[in-house]
Amino acid sequence: MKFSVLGPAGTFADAAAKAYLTTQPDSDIVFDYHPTFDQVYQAVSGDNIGLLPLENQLDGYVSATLQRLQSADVTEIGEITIPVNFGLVANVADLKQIKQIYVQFKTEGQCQKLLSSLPQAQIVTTSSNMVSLEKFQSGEPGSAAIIPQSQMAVLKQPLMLDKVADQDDNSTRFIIFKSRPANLEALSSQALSDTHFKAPLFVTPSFNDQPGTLYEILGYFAKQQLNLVTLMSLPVKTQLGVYSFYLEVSGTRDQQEVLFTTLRQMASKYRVHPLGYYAV
Ligand SMILES: O=C(O)C(=O)C[C@]1(C(=O)O)C=C[C@@H](O)C=C1
Repeated sequence: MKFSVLGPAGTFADAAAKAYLTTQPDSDIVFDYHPTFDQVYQAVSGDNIGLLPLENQLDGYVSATLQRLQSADVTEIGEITIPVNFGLVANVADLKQIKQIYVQFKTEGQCQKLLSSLPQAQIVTTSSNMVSLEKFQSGEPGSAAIIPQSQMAVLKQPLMLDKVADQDDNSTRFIIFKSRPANLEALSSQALSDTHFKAPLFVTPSFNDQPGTLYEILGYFAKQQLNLVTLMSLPVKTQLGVYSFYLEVSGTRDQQEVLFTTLRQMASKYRVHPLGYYAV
């Protein structure tokens, strides 16, 4: 089976994919690296799986992933959260001499303290932390990069700073998905491999410019003691000011029936786009 992840090898996505596999029964996995998340997403087909970042503790949701899930026909089969920290490497001796610094787009929001202390440095945004390292290694004098802390041990540069994230306690949550569409019927009869589940989904009201729409949606879950752990609103894009809601329900195996009965009821009133039902 092919496992598509953000590369080159050494990204946090790569580390997360490997951590996820330790929780799974042994299977023949071939890693398939791509330099952008878009390419990772495009690469997943058939029985193969892929991994995308969903949420970072310091910088919040990964908008590109959520937008993709909103319209994509995928089934999430699991999630994994790993600790995240970064190092800084530069080919100059002093921070003040840095002219340009390569930083992955989601990393930027996690290293604000360091970056705001480098007002003279131009930030060059990259698609992956290991692409930042590659660009730095072929870069001109005055270059720097923020890279995964794990890479610091194998590098030797004039200036190296460890743990430059805004806070040491930092983590990113990733989802693992297949390319086939999730549907309520198939998910409702799926056996869970553990006691606790997560069920992510989008709910889109046909008209939400009236009092109480969100209140009503939340009421379906509250009435059945179903625990919502995430709520986000995303524009539907066809019209300004119209939103769909991304929700994650969490619970225990004995709630499977009530969960899917509730979702079917909701589906008679709203557009319900299930994304998965998996063990956590
Ligand atoms: O570039 C990487 O190393 C990644 O795995 C990507 C990614 C992300 O986009 O969220 C993963 C973890 C960190 O939050 C920073 C970057």
